[in-house]
Amino acid sequence: MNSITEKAYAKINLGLDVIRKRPDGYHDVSMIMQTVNLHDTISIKKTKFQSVTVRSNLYYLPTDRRNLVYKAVEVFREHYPIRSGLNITLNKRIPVAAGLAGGSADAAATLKGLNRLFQTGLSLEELMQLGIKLGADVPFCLMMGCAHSEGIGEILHPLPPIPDCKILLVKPDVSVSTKHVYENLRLNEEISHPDISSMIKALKENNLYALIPLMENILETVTIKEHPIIEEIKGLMKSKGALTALMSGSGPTVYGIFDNKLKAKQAYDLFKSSDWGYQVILTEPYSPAK
Ligand SMILES: C[C@](O)(CO)[C@H](O)COP(=O)(O)OP(=O)(O)OC[C@H]1O[C@@H](n2ccc(N)nc2=O)[C@H](O)[C@@H]1O
Ligand SMILES: Nc1ncnc2c1ncn2[C@@H]1O[C@H](COP(=O)(O)OP(=O)(O)OP(=O)(O)O)[C@@H](O)[C@H]1O
Repeated sequence: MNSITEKAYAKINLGLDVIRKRPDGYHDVSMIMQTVNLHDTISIKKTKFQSVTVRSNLYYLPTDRRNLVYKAVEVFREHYPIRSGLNITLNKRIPVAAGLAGGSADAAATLKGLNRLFQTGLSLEELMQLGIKLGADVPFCLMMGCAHSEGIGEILHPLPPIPDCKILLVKPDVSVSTKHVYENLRLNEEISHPDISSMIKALKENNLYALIPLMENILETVTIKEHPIIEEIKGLMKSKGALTALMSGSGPTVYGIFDNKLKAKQAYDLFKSSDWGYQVILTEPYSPAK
């Protein structure tokens, strides 16, 4: 085998709670993650040289070791020396710095691709152990589907997926740093924590309508204060028929959940036709084949 192509899927957080700040500066979380049917594509080709080159369709993305694809190659190489060089082509469709784990998904797909290309035979668990070195969302991006995530994101318990629905993603043109959002979260007495246990129960019962009112993201308290446009998009989505609308991850992407395809398409058309400069994508949950 000389080359391989992998798909790198985006995620949304159906629920996101932060439990405590850890001595290492990271935070213990309790989150419900769901893969969505939106992916980047990564092609990895062996070359007879030693160098690794990454190319992407987005001129503004770094292609050196600041790119998570490049970093994933380095982490893989530290553990499993590979002699050939690599030409990697990254076709991005997941909005960048959006709260959709685009970079983490690319890192996960790169690890998977290298494991297949070089037939290193690593198990999913072993890949996940490499993945956590690259970012807190990478283990989930390797596992995919739906999961309850704890620790800093590396402890994963698989769950049944969110019941069939349409998911509208709207990313406003504002930039958010995940580090900044965590650093500015104030875990005081007044803050409302999502009821993650009840969300798990609703998912196990395949009950979309029990799940919807429970969906909350504690990081909204930081990002929405700085970018009120997020609250406006949530309001507009709900007024257009979304059962609920929530920020994903540290933001700024807002997603709306629809049980009605026509309403979802109408809301998509509204956001898309506006000149607000949003990135707008209509998608659905994605579960990998078993
Ligand atoms: C917001 C989420 O996307 C929700 O899924 C994740 O919790 C963040 O995952 P991620 O972007 O892969 O995170 P990383 O790249 O590992 O970390 C970025 C920064 O976020 C903060 N961070 C991240 C994860 C975590 N559990 N606690 C944190 O405090 C740290 O300051 C870190 O420097
Ligand atoms: N392959 C990549 N794809 C996207 N961004 C990348 C990649 N590699 C490095 N980056 C850098 O990482 C930063 C965050 O991008 P990313 O799209 O992963 O954010 P995100 O969707 O908010 O992630 P998360 O939801 O995990 O917090 C960007 O500023 C970008 O320059």
